[in-house]
Amino acid sequence: MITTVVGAGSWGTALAMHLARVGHDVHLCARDPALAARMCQARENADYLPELRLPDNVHPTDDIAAAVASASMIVWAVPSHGTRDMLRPSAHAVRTGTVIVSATKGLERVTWTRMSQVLGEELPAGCPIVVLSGPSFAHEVARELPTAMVAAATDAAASARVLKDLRGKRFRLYATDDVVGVEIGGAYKNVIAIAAGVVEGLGLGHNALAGLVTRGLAEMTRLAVAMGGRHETLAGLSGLGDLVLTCTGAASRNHHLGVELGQGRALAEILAGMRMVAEGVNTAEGILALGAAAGVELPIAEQMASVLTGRTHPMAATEALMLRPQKHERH
Ligand SMILES: NC(=O)C1=CN([C@@H]2O[C@H](COP(=O)(O)OP(=O)(O)OC[C@H]3O[C@@H](n4cnc5c(N)ncnc54)[C@H](OP(=O)(O)O)[C@@H]3O)[C@@H](O)[C@H]2O)C=CC1
Ligand SMILES: O=C(CO)COP(=O)(O)O
Repeated sequence: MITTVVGAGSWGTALAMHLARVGHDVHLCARDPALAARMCQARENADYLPELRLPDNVHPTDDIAAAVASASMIVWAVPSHGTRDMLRPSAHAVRTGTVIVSATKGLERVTWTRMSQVLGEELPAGCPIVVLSGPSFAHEVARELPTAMVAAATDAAASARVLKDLRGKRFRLYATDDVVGVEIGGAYKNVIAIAAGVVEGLGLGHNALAGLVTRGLAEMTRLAVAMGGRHETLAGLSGLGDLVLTCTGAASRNHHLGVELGQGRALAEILAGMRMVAEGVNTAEGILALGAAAGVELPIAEQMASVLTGRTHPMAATEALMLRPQKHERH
């Protein structure tokens, strides 16, 4: 079974390692030929997942067109801002019927299109798309620590195949047909994870964090439902599950960025010191655009977008949220 993973950052590399362990022959595509060569030689991705040996059946490459042409399953793990540009030159090489697993958590800049839609627009017809999301730090999956995720697709046969082919003794998947709910949960949680970091950076305590996560879940759910997703999906792995992980786990890049913001550092300075992606930075604005289109109020995302663009101080954002008119909890 040949599977191609596109994107050799931490998530693509961790998924490649997992797939190899459960029996796939894996092509791992880096956009940087030098990184592909270093991975072949050193048998590790020292840039993104150091000190973890790549299984022998992971084959690093920079020839994306050849790698996607030979695969019966493609796992897409490129950050949202690079997805369309990276896919377009090799999309023609993807064979009809290839199952596409979208592992990116974000929205396309400017259009604020969901990732499965971007992939669907660029790929040949007849390639079912399955969204993989949920609480899953790359370094834990790479180390084979127990992980549960959700696979969302409108094509039940495709999600069944992903459940079967990705299953491992420490990797458990649940299926759903709620693609919108799963993608909005996966993208939105990054914004709330930044906010949770801000709460920590400001030293606001555990009450504030618990309130933020709960109200963050409420507004994520409001948006997802307004866009056609289901309430129960956001209570699942790609909503509550990923919020719990990234709002409390120090390994979250979004959470880390929020801590630094809360401690008074400027966004540009924080980003200059980070090689890895924090998807929530771009997603905040996109979430607001989607909220405006759907006619729903998203107060935490609104404050975070304002903090991220430097218009509002993190403490002023907290006060603005606390001083909103009180209302019924279900709203
Ligand atoms: N890491 C994790 O724990 C998880 C991540 N995800 C999601 O997976 C996606 C990929 O993230 P992750 O692997 O963590 O990223 P990392 O931060 O680990 O690595 C960044 C990756 O993105 C590449 N990249 C950067 N800019 C562009 C661009 N403009 N076009 C194409 N590629 C680019 C880098 O390539 P280069 O080295 O050549 O610059 C590198 O491969 C994100 O959407 C993330 O939210 C989902 C679940 C878990
Ligand atoms: O999505 C993730 C885990 O589920 C990774 O979160 P960060 O991108 O914030 O590190």
